[in-house]
Order: sequence, then C-alpha cells, then structure tokens
Amino acid sequence: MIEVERLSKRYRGAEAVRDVTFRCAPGTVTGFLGPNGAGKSTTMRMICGLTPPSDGAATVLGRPYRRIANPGRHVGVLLDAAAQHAGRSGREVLALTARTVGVEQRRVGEMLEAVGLPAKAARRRVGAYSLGMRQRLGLAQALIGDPKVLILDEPANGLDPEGIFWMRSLLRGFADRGGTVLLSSHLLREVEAVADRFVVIAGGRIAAQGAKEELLGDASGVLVRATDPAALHAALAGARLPSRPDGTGAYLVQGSAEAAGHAAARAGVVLTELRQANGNGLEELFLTLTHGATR
Ligand SMILES: Nc1ncnc2c1ncn2[C@@H]1O[C@H](COP(=O)(O)OP(=O)(O)OP(=O)(O)O)[C@@H](O)[C@H]1O
Repeated sequence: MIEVERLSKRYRGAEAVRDVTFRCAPGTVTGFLGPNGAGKSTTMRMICGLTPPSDGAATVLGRPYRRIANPGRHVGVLLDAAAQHAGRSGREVLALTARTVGVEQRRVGEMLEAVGLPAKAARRRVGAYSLGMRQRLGLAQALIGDPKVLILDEPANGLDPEGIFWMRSLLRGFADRGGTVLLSSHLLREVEAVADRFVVIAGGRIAAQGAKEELLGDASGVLVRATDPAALHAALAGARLPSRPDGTGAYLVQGSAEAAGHAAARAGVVLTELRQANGNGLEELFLTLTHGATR
C-alpha cells in the first residue's frame, strides 16, 4: 500500500507539486501519468524520502519510507536508471545490492535472468550499458529483496518494444501475486496495457484519477462547435468542463453532451455541432486533461 496525502513541493516559490492525494492498493498497478515537468518525479522522490515535502505526507506499507527498516526488503525503487555506478559491472552492482539488502548471493544470478541480462552483459561495466540495459539492471536491483511494493519512475525509457512488453508482463505478474506497483510515464500508451488505475497529474496538480474502466467510461467525451469559438471556450471553462481545441475550430469536451449544451445555453452561445467525439479512449482523455497545464 502507498498512501499520499496532500503532498506539495515548492522550489523557491515555484510550485512543482500541489495538494496531491492518491492511494495505491495491493494487487494493482497504478499508472502515474503526466506531461514533462508535471511533477511525477518530484512526487515519487517525496514518497521515497529523497525530497522533503513542503506540505503533506506519504507512507509506504503504513509508514514514512525513511522509517522502514531495511527498505530494500519491502520496497523496490527505481528512480533514475542512468545514475548507476558506471565503473562496476552489472553483476558487481547487483552483488553489492544483495549484500546491502541482506539476501543470498544466488539471488544475483536469478535476478539477472529474470530481467534478461545475459551473463556476458552482466560482466561488462555499467558505463558501457545502453539505457535499456540500465533499466533492466535497475529493475533487478529493485526486485532483489523480494519487495511487496515497486516504485518505478519512467521504467520503460530506453526499452525496445520487446522490452516494454516484457516489463508489462513482469509488473502485471508482480501485482497479480499481491504486490503494489506505482509507475510513472509521460507516454500513456506505455502504461495503458498494464495499469488498473491511473493518476493523471498536470502542472503539479491531480487532473484526474480512477480505475481504468471508470476513466474510459467517459473518455470519449463530446465534440462541440459554435459560431463563436472563444465564447464557447469561456462558457465551458465557466462550467468547469475540461476542453481542448480539436484543430478544426471545435472543442473536445470531457463531459456529457447535456452538460456542454447547458453551459453553452447559459452563456447564450450558438452551437452548430454537438455530438459524441470519436474518442481515442484514454489518449483523448489524457490530452484533454493535460492541455494547457503543460509547463
Ligand atoms: N530541484 C529542483 N529545483 C527547482 N525546481 C525543480 C527541482 N526539481 C524539479 N523542479 C521543477 O518541478 C517541476 C516538476 O518536475 P518533475 O521532474 O517532478 O516533473 P516530471 O513530471 O517528472 O517530468 P518529466 O516527465 O519531464 O520527467 C518542473 O517544473 C521542474 O522544473
């Protein structure tokens, strides 16, 4: 279980994260989504006790991460795969982690196999690894202590399509055995196939969260066109209906046709089109929710 309660982070007055609250339950994969600079890494660093929050709190398995004794046995963390010690071989890096965490050295070989790093690659210096290989090694480090929770920041970065597919089945299997997974991505497609729940963050704030079916349920939204697009936009914003231009002068609105129609009517806006959007499911929702919030 991961519980995040009203987390906020300010850097010299600039708000990187504001009032972020969510939970990740055992047996689920939560996709933490948002455009570049949305605040995903900052939130994850706060959960793992690496960045002190300005406000709010986070717990993992019921306590602040920093108060977990030998956290590697309970929580697997991969925040920056590029930051591994470049001078050591992959095998040495893992052997060291095994010692620190206090698991048998045979786990090293097991993990190398589990993440698909062949013996030859494991003997090479990490400095010579591709980003994808570093991600695999980072995942092996995260998994070596047989944790119940995984916290992974952009783990698919640098992985080839086969690697992404492999990682999805690994994470799905981990959650299906009762584990809790939180993984971030700025690419919706990467996590769409594996996550049960989504937390969408934009401009440091939660834009939406919920079960996949819940979010997909109204993901397609409606397309609205008016004689005066600017007035329509103002009317939708006034009614707190998230919307974005579709590129042809119309707006894609996250909400029902009735809600959009009422908003336009109240503002005296003349509609020329109001229909169900041929939504692209979650991708449409993601773009609509994060539109305008990207820094
Ligand atoms: N140490 C820091 N000092 C000042 N500002 C920071 C610091 N770390 C992050 N920020 C700012 O906080 C905001 C959120 O950054 P963060 O790295 O959390 O976003 P992200 O969602 O992980 O983005 P990406 O997908 O690009 O990795 C950005 O505006 C960033 O510039």
